[in-house]
Amino acid sequence: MANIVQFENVGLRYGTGPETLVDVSFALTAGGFYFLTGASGAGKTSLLKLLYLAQRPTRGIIRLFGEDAVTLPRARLPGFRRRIGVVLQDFRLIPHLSAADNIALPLRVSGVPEADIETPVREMLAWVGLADRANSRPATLSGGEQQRVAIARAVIGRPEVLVADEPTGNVDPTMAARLIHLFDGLNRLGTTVVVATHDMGLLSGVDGAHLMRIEGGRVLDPTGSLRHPPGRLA
Ligand SMILES: Nc1ncnc2c1ncn2[C@@H]1O[C@H](COP(=O)(O)OP(=O)(O)OP(=O)(O)O)[C@@H](O)[C@H]1O
Repeated sequence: MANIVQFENVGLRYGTGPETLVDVSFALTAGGFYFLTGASGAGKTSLLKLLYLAQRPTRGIIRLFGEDAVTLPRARLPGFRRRIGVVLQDFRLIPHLSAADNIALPLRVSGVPEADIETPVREMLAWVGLADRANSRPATLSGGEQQRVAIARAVIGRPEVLVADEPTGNVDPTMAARLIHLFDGLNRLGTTVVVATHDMGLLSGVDGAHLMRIEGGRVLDPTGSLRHPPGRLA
């Protein structure tokens, strides 16, 4: 399988401080499921920001979809970003829009005709189990429901990579397992999934997921340890 993401000796420094990410090298295979774990402050969010092109590295090489993402001309960034779905812990839903309109947003931004929006939005709502909450505004939804709207919004554009930063941080264990089940289903359809989490319990929810650990800005096991059977680190 081809590498969909490749980092080579990547460093990231905020301002004049020490490097937050140090010599980070790893490759993600297309179609893989990866958990990124590490203590608070280890650099998980920073690494994901590089991955979803919200931040440029201070040094090193990042290749995405076989192309150099660091020197990518600005004009090509939106096209690249559309190929990456992002789910964040704090949902980032638009408060005055309904669940359906939040989910429809990426399609509207990309100029998809209105006639072609209703069906995929309805399918997404059903997929995340919120068919009956289409017209609800975020404030009237529970944390788990809001997170499912955010997941539907992240994947409605059929991204090749889904990046999730602590997606289960604000939900109870039952809902966390349900969210991981959604990610697993997406992964089975071919999407490469990267989930940063403190919650090692989530790992048992995905058979064959890779585990990447980050400590003090360094990735400890760049190839990821394959878990097999579930519940045990190989
Ligand atoms: N925009 C920024 N400017 C300066 N320093 C930052 C910035 N963002 C993160 N940092 C610092 O970089 C380090 C790594 O932060 P990061 O958020 O990547 O870690 P994390 O592993 O995701 O932590 P958590 O699990 O608590 O979210 C921390 O020391 C943090 O203070």
